Amino acid sequence: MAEAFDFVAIGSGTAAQVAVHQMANAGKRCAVIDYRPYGGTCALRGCDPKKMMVSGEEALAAYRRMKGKGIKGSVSIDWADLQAFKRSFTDPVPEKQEARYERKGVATFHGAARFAGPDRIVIGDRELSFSHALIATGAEPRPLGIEGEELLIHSDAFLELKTLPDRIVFVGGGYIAAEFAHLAARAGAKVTIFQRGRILKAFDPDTVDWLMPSFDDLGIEIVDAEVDRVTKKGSVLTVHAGDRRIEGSLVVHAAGRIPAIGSLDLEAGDVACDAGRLALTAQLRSQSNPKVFAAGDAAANGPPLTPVSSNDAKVVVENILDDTGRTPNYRGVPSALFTEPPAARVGMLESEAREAGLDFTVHAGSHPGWFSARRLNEEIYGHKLLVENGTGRILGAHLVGPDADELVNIFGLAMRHGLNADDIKSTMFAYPTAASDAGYMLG
Ligand SMILES: Cc1cc2nc3c(=O)[nH]c(=O)nc-3n(C[C@H](O)[C@H](O)[C@H](O)COP(=O)(O)OP(=O)(O)OC[C@H]3O[C@@H](n4cnc5c(N)ncnc54)[C@H](O)[C@@H]3O)c2cc1C
Ligand SMILES: NC(=O)c1ccc[n+]([C@@H]2O[C@H](COP(=O)([O-])OP(=O)(O)OC[C@H]3O[C@@H](n4cnc5c(N)ncnc54)[C@H](O)[C@@H]3O)[C@@H](O)[C@H]2O)c1
Repeated sequence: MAEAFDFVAIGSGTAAQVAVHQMANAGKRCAVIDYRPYGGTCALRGCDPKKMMVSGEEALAAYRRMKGKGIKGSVSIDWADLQAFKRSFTDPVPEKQEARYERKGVATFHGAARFAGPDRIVIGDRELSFSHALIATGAEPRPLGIEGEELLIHSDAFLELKTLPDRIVFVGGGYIAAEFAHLAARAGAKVTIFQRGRILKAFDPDTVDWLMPSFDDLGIEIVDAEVDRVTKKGSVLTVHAGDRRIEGSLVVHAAGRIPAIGSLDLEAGDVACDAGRLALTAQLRSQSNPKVFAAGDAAANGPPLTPVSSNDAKVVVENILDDTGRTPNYRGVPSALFTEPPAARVGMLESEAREAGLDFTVHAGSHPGWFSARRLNEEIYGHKLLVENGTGRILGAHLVGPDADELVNIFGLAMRHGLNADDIKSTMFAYPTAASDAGYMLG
């Protein structure tokens, strides 16, 4: 006999949490299911643990910049201690989250969920029926389809490493490779990144060029090639890309992620897919089963970022509770790359704005002499802002250097809420802060 629920979420990450709590607050009988400890990628295997560890990197980078400028002595990263610091945040997450669900009367299930009918989900020998369900199963590493694929570890395992291997090779050169390469190299590992074509393709090419000296300083080798094979002899792994071969003690998958929907038996749930993605309406509802919605990385509707998962979930809840027809608005969603120094972007790339035929002015430059960089003895500080002629609308902001990850939010706020370049220029920001550079960047 199936247990009946108004709302069942598959997954316990950001998207599921936001949706389940809002549905429970509205008095609905809810269930949440995960086969891993509760908390999802961001809190347990992504953003948060990564940034806990980046804190160690930031401290060491600050020391290196200021050495001989009033700072002396020797400083290094103790990987095991940094891991323990990270775990002081991550370890309590699952228990805290379960307790919060319990307080709200949400039923919690542990195990892999799959559809058993258009209004049925099973977890082992338990069967749940639902009025509405949310697929919030996140993303998983994209299968590479190469020999030796099983020899690679994924980002989850990298963030759990008890000791730091001496020689690490990353397959792929996007967000994960750049962030982890900086962390590992600063902690003492020799790092190589294999990326076919340009590294950090999601970012403005000029800001990436300005960032590159930080990779060089850390001795990170970047190889422009497509990995086609990984082999193992004893404890040595060899990464092959055509004629190129690099040996390492660890090889990490950093070659992109895809929606984790393969094991859900979507056919049984009458949930249609199109080219490996869920076929969804603009309101994030399954095109084939109106009882089922999706959000976050599993929906792959917006960029695969935590704030998008949360926003998607709110859109779904509104559509279930009030049938408002609301669709997600991804305008002005910023994204930061937590290298040291960081880089960030929001809005269009220059190439995208040109392809769209927009009439705009580019305000760009590398300014290591500006006070925000000078006071930190940081050589990397640059911006590229795209401002529409006539309206002053910010079309895109691309930043690199200290506090780029914070400053980008000002441009995101402007883009989302219709503030233009003059509004930013006429705002008095606290001085001296990165925000107080925003007006100067706009010329
Ligand atoms: C290493 C890394 C670093 C990142 N850093 C950032 C960052 O700095 N900033 C940022 O904005 N984004 C970052 N991201 C992306 C961000 O983590 C994701 O966009 C976000 O966590 C997605 O949330 P979600 O709720 O959609 O899915 P998830 O949080 O991935 O939750 C999905 C859950 O579903 C469970 N699940 C899957 N299948 C089933 C099943 N069949 N049955 C039961 N449970 C199932 C999984 O175990 C998982 O817990 C990072 C990602 C990674 C991998
Ligand atoms: N700071 C953040 O916000 C953050 C951090 C980490 C991850 N994420 C999210 O997670 C997602 C996945 O991150 P990611 O770094 O795995 O993916 P990514 O899409 O950023 O980069 C993957 C790169 O790997 C390359 N590649 C693929 N196969 C290859 C091969 N065989 N050989 C050489 N290169 C190959 C691709 O060309 C691509 O440039 C991102 O899209 C991002 O949204 C975000």
